[in-house]
Amino acid sequence: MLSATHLGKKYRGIWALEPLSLQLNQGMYGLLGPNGAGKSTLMRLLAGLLAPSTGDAVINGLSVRSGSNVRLQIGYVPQNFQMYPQLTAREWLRHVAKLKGIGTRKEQDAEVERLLHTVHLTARADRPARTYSSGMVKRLGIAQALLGSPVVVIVDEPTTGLDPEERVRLRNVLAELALSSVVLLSTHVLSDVESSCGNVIVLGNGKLHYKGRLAGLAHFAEGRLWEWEASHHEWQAIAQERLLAARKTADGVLCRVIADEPPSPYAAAAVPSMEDGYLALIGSLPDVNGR
Ligand SMILES: Nc1ncnc2c1ncn2[C@@H]1O[C@H](COP(=O)(O)OP(=O)(O)OP(=O)(O)O)[C@@H](O)[C@H]1O
Repeated sequence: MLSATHLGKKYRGIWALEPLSLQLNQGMYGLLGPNGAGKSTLMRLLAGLLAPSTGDAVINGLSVRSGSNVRLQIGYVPQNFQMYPQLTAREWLRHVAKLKGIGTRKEQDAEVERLLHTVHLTARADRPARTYSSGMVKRLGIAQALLGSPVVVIVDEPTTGLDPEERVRLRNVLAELALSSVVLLSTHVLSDVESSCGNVIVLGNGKLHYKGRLAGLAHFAEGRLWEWEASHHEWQAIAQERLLAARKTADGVLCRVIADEPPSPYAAAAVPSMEDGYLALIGSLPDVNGR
């Protein structure tokens, strides 16, 4: 459905995103990477909101920058989605449906009602947005992006700042959407990816480091994950730099560490999770100043 070929972006001679190629089909994709990795740049390029320095992204054969027809096939929810606080969800969605030029007035209204229901906002649809929780505003942002039934939905950090219940609700909305569309979801919350994305894309320092099945991420920590019960003294010595997790036990601290060699004579190899693999991958990237 969505493919990028040699897609990249430079600012003043420096790559914010080095040229990469991707093919995304129906389903949910997690976009991971530390701050400054290039995630927003990639999402805005794929959404056709940013002109690439090289390459192109196409949806079903049409460049994402080729005009309003293809733009209607892309729904984009920015990190800080905002709307007029005095408008209600229903008013806002009707306004956007009109701007997007979706069908007749009757069809627009029907689409708005369908989406209010999809994001579980029907009961609050006539209250002004200033009375909404941040989770409700995020769900409204998703409803807005879904107007016109896009085939690609790109969501920048949807669950940041949400309580666990709202996070699950939002994840479910996106998972349902992914049954028929491409959903690309950028997040710093690894558990969101773990629970809903079959595939992941990992960026770091403006480069693509991994694209593939979520389970494949664990590979980066294979043979490099160690666990052992350390003394308090030993734990303090390693805690500054290498520790992934530590749990107090009766006699010391149960440590979990990624390292090329066993960090202690007592360390035993452990089976890595996707999160261990991600941290091993990110931890191995050079620290580039200013990103
Ligand atoms: N308009 C711009 N002008 C110059 N440099 C930019 C511009 N936009 C982004 N960059 C640079 O491109 C790099 C990638 O930024 P981007 O916002 O895509 O990262 P990100 O992974 O989304 O980060 P975060 O997780 O912090 O939101 C950064 O080094 C950033 O400083």
